[in-house]
Amino acid sequence: MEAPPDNDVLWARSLHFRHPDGSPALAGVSLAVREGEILAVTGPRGSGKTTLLRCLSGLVPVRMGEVWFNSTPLHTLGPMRRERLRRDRFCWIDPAPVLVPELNAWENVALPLMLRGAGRRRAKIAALEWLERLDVGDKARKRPYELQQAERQRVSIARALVPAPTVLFADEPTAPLHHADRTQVLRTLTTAARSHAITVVLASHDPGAAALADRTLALLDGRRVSTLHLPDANDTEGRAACSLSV
Ligand SMILES: Nc1ncnc2c1ncn2[C@@H]1O[C@H](COP(=O)(O)OP(=O)(O)OP(=O)(O)O)[C@@H](O)[C@H]1O
Repeated sequence: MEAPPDNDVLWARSLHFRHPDGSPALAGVSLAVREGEILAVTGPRGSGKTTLLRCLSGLVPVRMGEVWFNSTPLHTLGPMRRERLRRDRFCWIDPAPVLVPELNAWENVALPLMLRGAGRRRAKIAALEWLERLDVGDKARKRPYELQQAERQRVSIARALVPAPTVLFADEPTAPLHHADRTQVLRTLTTAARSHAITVVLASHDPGAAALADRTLALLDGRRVSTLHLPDANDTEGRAACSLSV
């Protein structure tokens, strides 16, 4: 088992994944993500974007293929060590915001810092700064149920950025936002990641995401493809009309 090159923060080789019910999701994906790089993972519905992020982040165990984080072979780690790695080095943004309902917005954002040992005062200052950057500074004292879905997602994004993780996995982070807000939020996310040297793996249908990323990796039916021509809205054949070149 050979460790990946030094400047790759994430590295996968021949990654295969089947869901517990046997459904195939990934069929031999290999990739390398450099430190500080923003990689957009694109592809139609069901192409395996979420599954790829889940494998790379250690959320699910990899049984076929290899996934490395720096010099750590994630595919060999048990659940406890994967969990610790995820807590200490990674952050995750879901397509739908998941916040602690008992905590207000700033407390939700401050939580990962406090879990990593920061004092409440320092964590609060950082949380308020990030809420301002995400344009929800005026909602800092609101509980999640008092916020709109799009505001909750902005709070979730602030919470993922505040601890400056080594790698941020963002699965359709702008899905609950209005179209007009998406580019601005994505720009805030990518600018913040660049200024803090955070590596980002961003799954998205949004063409704006690819435009803001350093590089794009396209998936189709669990495989990497180098060009992907999606069907237009009038094409009733759907995914069958995708042209594939590997
Ligand atoms: N829990 C599950 N059990 C069985 N099959 C699943 C499960 N989750 C996803 N799949 C299937 O695995 C394949 C890959 O799904 P995945 O969610 O990774 O794709 P995706 O590109 O992220 O799709 P979307 O854009 O809709 O989120 C699809 O065929 C999907 O139907």
